[in-house]
Amino acid sequence: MGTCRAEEHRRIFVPGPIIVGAGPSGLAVAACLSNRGVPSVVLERTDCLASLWQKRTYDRLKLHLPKHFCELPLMKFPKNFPKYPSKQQFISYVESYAARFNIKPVFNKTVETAEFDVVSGLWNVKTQDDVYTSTWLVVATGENAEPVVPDISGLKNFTGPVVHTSAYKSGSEFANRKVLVVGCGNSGMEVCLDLCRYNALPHMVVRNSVHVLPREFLGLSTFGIAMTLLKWFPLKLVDNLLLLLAESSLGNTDRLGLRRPKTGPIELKNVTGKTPVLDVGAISLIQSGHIRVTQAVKEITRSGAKFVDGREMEFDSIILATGYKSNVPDWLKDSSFFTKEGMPKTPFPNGWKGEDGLYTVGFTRRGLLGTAFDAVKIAEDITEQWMKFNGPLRSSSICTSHIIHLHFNKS
Ligand SMILES: Cc1cc2nc3c(=O)[nH]c(=O)nc-3n(C[C@H](O)[C@H](O)[C@H](O)COP(=O)(O)OP(=O)(O)OC[C@H]3O[C@@H](n4cnc5c(N)ncnc54)[C@H](O)[C@@H]3O)c2cc1C
Ligand SMILES: NC(=O)C1=CN([C@@H]2O[C@H](COP(=O)(O)OP(=O)(O)OC[C@H]3O[C@@H](n4cnc5c(N)ncnc54)[C@H](OP(=O)(O)O)[C@@H]3O)[C@@H](O)[C@H]2O)C=CC1
Ligand SMILES: O=C(O)C(=O)Cc1c[nH]c2ccccc12
Repeated sequence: MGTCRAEEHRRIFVPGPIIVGAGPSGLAVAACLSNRGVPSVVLERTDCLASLWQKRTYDRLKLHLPKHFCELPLMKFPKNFPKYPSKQQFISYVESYAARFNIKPVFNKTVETAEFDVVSGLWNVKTQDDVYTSTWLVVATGENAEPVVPDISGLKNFTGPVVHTSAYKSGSEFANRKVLVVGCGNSGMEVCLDLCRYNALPHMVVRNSVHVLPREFLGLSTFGIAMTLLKWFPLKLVDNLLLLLAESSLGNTDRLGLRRPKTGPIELKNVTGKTPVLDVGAISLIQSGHIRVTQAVKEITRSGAKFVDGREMEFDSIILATGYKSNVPDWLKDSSFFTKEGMPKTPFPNGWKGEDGLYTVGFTRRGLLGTAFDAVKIAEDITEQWMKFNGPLRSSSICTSHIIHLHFNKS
């Protein structure tokens, strides 16, 4: 991989921006550009659109915010979709979206490096086969590009199956099994719920504090209530109201081993990115004892786990619900725009634009709502520059995968 010199790759000049990633964020930027008559090339490492949703999520996943908070720019969800669309419905929406804006990503192209060349003023984006060159680079590889697999003491000695939630599909293989689920974010909670539906015996590790809110309160989405209140009231007051609402709906979650952080749920999400759990049924299963809450793991043994409170238990399987991370530091070279964790240093709402034609979409810690915000801004900004060089173009006359092959010299 690293041994290939650029000359051995096909060099491809792209008149419009290069977008890395064909998830909702990359597609949203391509659509907004296409709508304004600006061509782009989308490079995607897998063989499909929205690969996170198609390949790395479990069967029972549904959007946990109402659909109008998860819409991409320029196209609404179908009217007949439920308030919380299923994973399959979301995928079909994304596929119709790409078709509507004639976005045809180049699949099976993993971006290995992207580097700005100060001499030419252009970005060189290298995949396993080609070097794409453009004035603009849009980073759309997502906050969830790679699973986080923590280095838990003794994990490699465990003799049973160990899977990350990104590889978990359903509890069907876990019937009557005792399963240790490490992590209590939305994935951990929902996997425990799914395991119960298949008569497995989940034990969920809670090593820290966590906010749990009901997904709905009196038939209204809690997230929607929060967004409405934020129009009139300060964040801290809204967070306190959400905590009252949570207490009246779920009871005192502290008693279940789920201590709440000192910072309120929305403030914590904004500041650290830690998403509150939106409960869709796990809490009542914890109350009924079907899901057991455990302390932090001290050590994994061949057949189970030792916990920090001194207890020891046997398990058949371990599921790591330990979250995800960005992969930008692995491939974007010399960028002072990103932290070492691969997130923009500039906070929302100004993290979408860097220097030298660099843009980022979908790194706002605000889900698809943040994606839509970034995508519109990026398309406006690039279109303005595009028009200076090219003059206005009609979108109907544009092919979105407009690329020029400069020379072929592949060994
Ligand atoms: C289980 C789960 C459920 C979620 N539910 C919601 C929800 O209900 N509402 C909400 O608002 N948000 C939700 N989110 C947040 C989620 O981040 C968004 O839904 C959305 O998928 C983000 O889109 P994205 O395009 O930024 O990233 P992704 O969907 O991750 O897409 C990034 C794409 O980039 C590709 N890629 C990565 N690296 C490279 C590379 N080096 N070269 C080429 N291609 C590359 C990936 O293969 C992928 O296709 C959820 C997240 C998870 C994990
Ligand atoms: N229905 C939906 O729409 C769903 C949405 N999502 C979204 O996907 C994103 C990712 O969620 P999720 O996969 O839950 O990841 P999160 O990052 O939200 O949660 C990870 C969990 O793993 C714990 N953890 C990490 N490392 C360790 C360790 N070494 N030992 C013990 N515990 C550990 C964390 O604890 P700690 O806090 O102590 O670090 C935390 O509880 C979120 O934005 C979430 O909202 C996920 C599932 C469903
Ligand atoms: O589901 C996710 O991961 C999201 O990021 C959606 C989301 C954005 N802001 C929030 C605040 C509270 C709960 C979920 C979200």
